[in-house]
Amino acid sequence: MRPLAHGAAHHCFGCGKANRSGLRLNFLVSDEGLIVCRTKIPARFEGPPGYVHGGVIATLLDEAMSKANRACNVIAMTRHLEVDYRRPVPLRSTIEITARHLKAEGRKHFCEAEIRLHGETLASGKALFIAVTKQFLLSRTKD
Ligand SMILES: CCCCC/C=C\C/C=C\C/C=C\C/C=C\CCCC(=O)SCCNC(=O)CCNC(=O)[C@H](O)C(C)(C)COP(=O)(O)OP(=O)(O)OC[C@H]1O[C@@H](n2cnc3c(N)ncnc32)[C@H](O)[C@@H]1OP(=O)(O)O
Repeated sequence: MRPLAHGAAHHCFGCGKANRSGLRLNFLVSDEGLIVCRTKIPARFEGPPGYVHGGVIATLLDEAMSKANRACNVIAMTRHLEVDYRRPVPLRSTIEITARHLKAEGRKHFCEAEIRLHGETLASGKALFIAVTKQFLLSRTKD
């Protein structure tokens, strides 16, 4: 595994180093394009007492799948996201998030992701991403 160089925006809520209130996730990538992130989610992201908020769980899966696209040199925006919340995800425990790119059909990219603790799958997700250009992303930047 090696660190993923993804060139994402520094203020990204998921992975931006400059976003002090964000998740500041770091990602590794294998030679096969498998994305791995090991992290502890801080208490400020609480939903149910002691557990990660469901919206944040969706973010973790989405962010990891976005990185699976980046590992394929694809910049893409999430068009459709499904999440299975199988077990609550505890705060402050080292969880493992994995994601992989499954297939491309033109500009459509299909990915899947899981969150595990001690090998047990706590949440999983699938998403459809639509490839966009860097110029397109920047053209939507406000102010
Ligand atoms: C500033 C930094 C620059 C440097 C950048 C470098 C690296 C950055 C890396 C990545 C950057 C990207 C995001 C990073 C941010 C966070 C990471 C997580 C990802 C996100 O957080 S990102 C935010 C949430 N995301 C959105 O904010 C998207 C809002 N959206 C749109 O802006 C448009 O949607 C757009 C432009 C994407 C496409 O627009 P569009 O008009 O071209 O296409 P449309 O949407 O109509 O659909 C396309 C095809 O999907 C089919 N389709 C739809 N639903 C389906 C389903 N359920 N099943 C099967 N097919 C389905 C349709 O049927 C059609 O298929 P067909 O083309 O064959 O007809």
